[in-house]
Amino acid sequence: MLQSNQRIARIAAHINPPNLQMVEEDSGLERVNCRAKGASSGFKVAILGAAGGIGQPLAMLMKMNPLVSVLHLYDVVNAPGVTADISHMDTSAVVRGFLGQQQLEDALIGMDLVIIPAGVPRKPGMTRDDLFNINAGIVKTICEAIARCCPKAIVNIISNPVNSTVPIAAEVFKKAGVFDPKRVLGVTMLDVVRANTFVAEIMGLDPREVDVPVVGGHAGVTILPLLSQVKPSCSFTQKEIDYLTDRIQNGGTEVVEPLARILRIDYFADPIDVAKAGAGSATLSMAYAAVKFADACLRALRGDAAVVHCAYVASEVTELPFFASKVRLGRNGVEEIYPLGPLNEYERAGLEKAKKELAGSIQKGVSFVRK
Ligand SMILES: NC(=O)c1ccc[n+]([C@@H]2O[C@H](COP(=O)([O-])OP(=O)(O)OC[C@H]3O[C@@H](n4cnc5c(N)ncnc54)[C@H](O)[C@@H]3O)[C@@H](O)[C@H]2O)c1
Ligand SMILES: O=C(O)C[C@H](O)C(=O)O
Repeated sequence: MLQSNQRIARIAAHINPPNLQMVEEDSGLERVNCRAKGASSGFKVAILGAAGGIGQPLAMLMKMNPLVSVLHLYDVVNAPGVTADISHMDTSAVVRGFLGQQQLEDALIGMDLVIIPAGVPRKPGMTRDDLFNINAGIVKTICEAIARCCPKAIVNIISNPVNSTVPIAAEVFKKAGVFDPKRVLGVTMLDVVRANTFVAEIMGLDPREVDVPVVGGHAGVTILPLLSQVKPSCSFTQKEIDYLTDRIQNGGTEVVEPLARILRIDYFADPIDVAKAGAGSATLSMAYAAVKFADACLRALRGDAAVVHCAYVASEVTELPFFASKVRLGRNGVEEIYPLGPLNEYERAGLEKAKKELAGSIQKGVSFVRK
């Protein structure tokens, strides 16, 4: 129970702009909203880019996660409004907002998990690599702050191009002397989520029961679904394999732009209506996928066994320094990286294409930090 002076201070703080306001430390009071009941145990999570298309639904879903005790929402714009909004949800996680680069370090101190959807999304006609020029610098600055403030945090990188932003993060951490390959994870969960959905659709299965390993990276041909390893075991025709591979590899583009390709999907009357056509890329399915992955990281941090998901990580599974494959998560992040398993001829050919493109994207990220 709060003392009366503490209650009065809370009310006063709410009359001023909420959530970004510090109340005097020496009066024994705390930052607004930092003492909700039930918030004492659990993990501290920061979302950087929290006011964006992904950030907002991601913040909402993380506020609903009982494993989260403290939720820090950081952005360079609109963080106060999003924080005020989310903070009214009657779940136990305590929400604090942080606006602008001068508050970046405060947002990061003490965090167990940092999720990064900060940066610009694609517009029609762009590849993810076209985002490099803007997003590389954003991810670099954020990771430099993580290295200073919470070098032991698990870092989930969503900002594109993931194939390059993860190597950028790794280089920044190496430079700062804090790189732990177990703790830096590129989020490729949306590829798995899409693959599960599309396979379930054509096989008439419940998507929740389908598990498609998707390996490689997160852009075009680097997204390699291993349809020979789908669980439950499925047998596809070559036409189905071509359709599924193409759709999984181009799922992001399906959201970004109106393509003639979408005409083949019979449940859309007008393909123009289905794409965002300049208003951004996947946000809601990405927030869902990001929360699925973040929740897995938190369950692993708690000590749950057998938490296995695909992620793009520093890896020795191929000759490349980074690769997405199934990993087992534990208290320290990535505890084990699984080999790709038996591939058929189609997948072996796909793997060669994926590696060729990935090598260039990795090098581009590394050079950006080393230059
Ligand atoms: N990994 C994936 O599977 C996946 C899926 C979808 C989108 N993405 C990527 O996620 C990123 C965000 O997408 P979105 O749709 O949310 O974009 P958005 O433009 O809606 O939101 C991005 C947010 O980042 C903020 N931001 C910009 N610079 C920042 C900085 N320096 N520090 C903190 N925040 C900053 C913006 O203010 C904005 O609120 C894009 O790069 C997009 O390509 C990745
Ligand atoms: O396609 C994009 O640009 C966003 C994201 O990488 C996606 O796969 O939806």
